[in-house]
Amino acid sequence: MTMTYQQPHTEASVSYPETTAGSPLVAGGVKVAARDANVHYADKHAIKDVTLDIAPHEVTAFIGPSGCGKSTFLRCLNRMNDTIDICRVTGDIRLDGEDIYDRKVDVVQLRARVGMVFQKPNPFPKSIYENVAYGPRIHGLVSHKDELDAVVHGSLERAGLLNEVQDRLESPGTGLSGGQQQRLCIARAIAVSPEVILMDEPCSALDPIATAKIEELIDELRQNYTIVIVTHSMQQAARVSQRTAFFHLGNLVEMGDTETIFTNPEHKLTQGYITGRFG
Ligand SMILES: Nc1ncnc2c1ncn2[C@@H]1O[C@H](COP(=O)(O)OP(=O)(O)OP(=O)(O)O)[C@@H](O)[C@H]1O
Repeated sequence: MTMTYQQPHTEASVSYPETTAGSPLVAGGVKVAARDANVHYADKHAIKDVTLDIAPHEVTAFIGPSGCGKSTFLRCLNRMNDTIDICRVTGDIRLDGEDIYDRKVDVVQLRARVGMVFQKPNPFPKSIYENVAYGPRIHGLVSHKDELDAVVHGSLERAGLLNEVQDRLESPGTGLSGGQQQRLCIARAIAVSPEVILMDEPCSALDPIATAKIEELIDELRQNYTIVIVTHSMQQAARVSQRTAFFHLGNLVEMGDTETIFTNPEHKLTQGYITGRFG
């Protein structure tokens, strides 16, 4: 297969690999599988025939220039795009082999299984305790207060926040620092026992110390969860992920283990991006 490599990279100037990486991950298994996923926002074709697999208990990073479709594709994985009227998703996306776009799928349950942490920390305007308790309560995961207390404490602990907040659980979540708020949002996602956590640039609003804490946390969380992270920081992708997918103009150019993508990518476009030749 041939690639032309010119700048600027307009769609006409680039030919993409015929199969967009992501051959089945037989060894480690597959948690999420996408086949020929396409996303349109009205006439705008934002994701083009993307096929990839996400392995369980790994961190998968989505990288690529601004507007290449990373967040759009991420949002396909828990049907967050359903909330955008003009957005149409086609193709096949499966969680543990189940078609998540099947009519029978309860989207609220799906989003509990596939939780999301956003770019800007967005705690509810409620207490720290209530931010975490809300999900387990509405999903009926606990039957009495002791159980709820245990879930709240356990989730805050896993999110690395308990020590900092245990004496002020009734204070507003919005009163925490940015990094603490992001860890509170992670605790909130964890509280409903998700299997997959999607993170859309979770550190972009944080300082380097708060970022380091979240990166450490991501590494710990992968023991129990499958994590997919969109990041603009190649250093972050290299630090936290085991597998990296590089997107360009809505196409998945290449996906592979992170070390290979950063040291010996297969495609010139990937190389151009990771070496800072375009972005
Ligand atoms: N709600 C929307 N309505 C219309 N077009 C959208 C919408 N969201 C995204 N798009 C378009 O889809 C394309 C992909 O956007 P997306 O935000 O997924 O890219 P991205 O790679 O995550 O970008 P960034 O790194 O800047 O966040 C862009 O052309 C964008 O303008």
